Amino acid sequence: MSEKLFIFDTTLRDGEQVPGCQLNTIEKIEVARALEELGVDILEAGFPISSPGDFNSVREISKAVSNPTICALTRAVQKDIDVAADALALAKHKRIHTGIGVSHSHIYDKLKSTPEEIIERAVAAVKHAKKYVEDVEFYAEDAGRADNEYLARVIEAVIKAGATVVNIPDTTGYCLPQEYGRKIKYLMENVGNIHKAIISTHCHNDLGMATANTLEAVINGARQAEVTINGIGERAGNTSLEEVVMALRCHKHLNVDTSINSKLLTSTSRMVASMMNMPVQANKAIVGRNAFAHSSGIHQDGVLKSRESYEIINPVDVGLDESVIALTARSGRAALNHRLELLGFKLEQKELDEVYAKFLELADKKKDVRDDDLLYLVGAATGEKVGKRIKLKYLQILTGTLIPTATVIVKIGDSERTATCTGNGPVDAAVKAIKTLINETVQITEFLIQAMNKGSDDVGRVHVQVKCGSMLVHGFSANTDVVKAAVEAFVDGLNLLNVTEKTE
Ligand SMILES: CC(=O)SCCNC(=O)CCNC(=O)[C@H](O)C(C)(C)COP(=O)(O)OP(=O)(O)OC[C@H]1O[C@@H](n2cnc3c(N)ncnc32)[C@H](O)[C@@H]1OP(=O)(O)O
Ligand SMILES: CC(C)C(=O)C(=O)O
Repeated sequence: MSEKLFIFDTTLRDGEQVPGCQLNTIEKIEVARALEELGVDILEAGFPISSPGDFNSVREISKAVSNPTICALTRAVQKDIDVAADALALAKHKRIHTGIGVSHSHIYDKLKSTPEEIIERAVAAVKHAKKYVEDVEFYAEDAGRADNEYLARVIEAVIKAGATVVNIPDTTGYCLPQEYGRKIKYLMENVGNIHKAIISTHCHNDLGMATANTLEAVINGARQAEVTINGIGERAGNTSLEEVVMALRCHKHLNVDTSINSKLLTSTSRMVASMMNMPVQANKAIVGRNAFAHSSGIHQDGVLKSRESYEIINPVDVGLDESVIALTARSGRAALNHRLELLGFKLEQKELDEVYAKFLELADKKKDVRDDDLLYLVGAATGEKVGKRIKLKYLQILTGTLIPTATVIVKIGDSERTATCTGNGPVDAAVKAIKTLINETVQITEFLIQAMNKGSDDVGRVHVQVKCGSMLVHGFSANTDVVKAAVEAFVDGLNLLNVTEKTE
């Protein structure tokens, strides 16, 4: 049976400190409900003394959410604690989180104090908070840079004063994982009454080590982790909830687990990203857009044979339907065939080779190849297989500030013919040139160009309606070169009209 790691979520407090991430009370309640559903144990709802709005949010969240403990942050200042207690009054389970700086820089430069006075203020704050709530957490701010011997004295004193949880924050994100782990171990071994409290971690990501530091602390005895969704928080952010939860699920041998419903991680991440206007980077672990996307042929082939070859987490476990096989110029036949099969095509090896060659041509021009593109590629390949009588073999266009001029070589039946014409644009010039090579009088009566997806590298889809006497047909083509697509669509129409070659 695993030991429990309590998840203390501070998305609505440290996360909300990020410029641009502020939420109003209604939005905070919505996020708080999502966090409750996710299964967080403690929900830090705000810093009530900081503004009437934050006070109100903590009060409303206390009413709206009942499973997690609702926590409010304060300085080691009586008034802060009084206001926090008031904001938490209606919470079913409540905690006051108070504390003060303990590093040399915080004691002398920021607080203009002395180590002994800081211990006195810390103890007084905990005792004051204890008058309101049983559950009091003490944070030793900047513990990451504090002297371990002094830190141990502070922690011993606040536990004696009644702290039930002792938070050892790496406030500036300074520690290396082993260093932070050793700090926790030191406290475990040198604070006489440590077993009376839970040790909590609160790591910042200034050096990109927040998750590593948190896990090292857990390995050394911490049993609460302070985290945020998507790792948002002051400066470079906090430890990300999803990373800690999934790291523990992946490394079961650590024998520590959380109560988080991991299947809600993706939806919660998306909700927080959208409500807080903080998009998640594509390569973010667990919840980034590419966290379960495979784009190179060797990886795709491996994943299609056995998911575990390149995935340590089943995407279903974090709330996704499946991994993504993204088709790019680095993809191989296995990935292409997989996607085609999902689209309902079962190709012979020769056909697949043919579509693959065309796919590579397109993928070199276009960053990612979508299903629409594949439909076009398969259509183009199978179209040629049934053997069109009229084919555009060559197309050269001169355009710009010149008079648009097109030279075409068209294969009609067994012969190849060349023609050059000018026009009011490149398509007009090419269509006129082709018209000089056929017997029948044909007319384009409708012409439509559409982008398939978006971006200047997109495939353009062209539909033309071509009329010959009373016969009306529809030609189609698609290409990253829209002029080529237009001319090929016209040729497609000529095939359907079965036009004949003009004799010289
Ligand atoms: C590591 C963290 O604390 S993360 C939490 C950060 N969150 C916030 O800061 C919440 C938003 N803050 C606020 O709304 C305001 O800063 C308030 C209401 C807390 C205080 O506002 P003001 O009274 O105007 O003080 P101001 O912000 O200018 O300065 C902070 C004061 O608190 C003191 N202080 C800072 N931390 C602590 C602490 N943990 N315990 C006691 N005093 C502290 C500072 O030394 C400074 O005191 P001084 O004015 O005597 O030098
Ligand atoms: C208030 C404390 C826990 C904090 O946010 C920090 O030290 O970073």
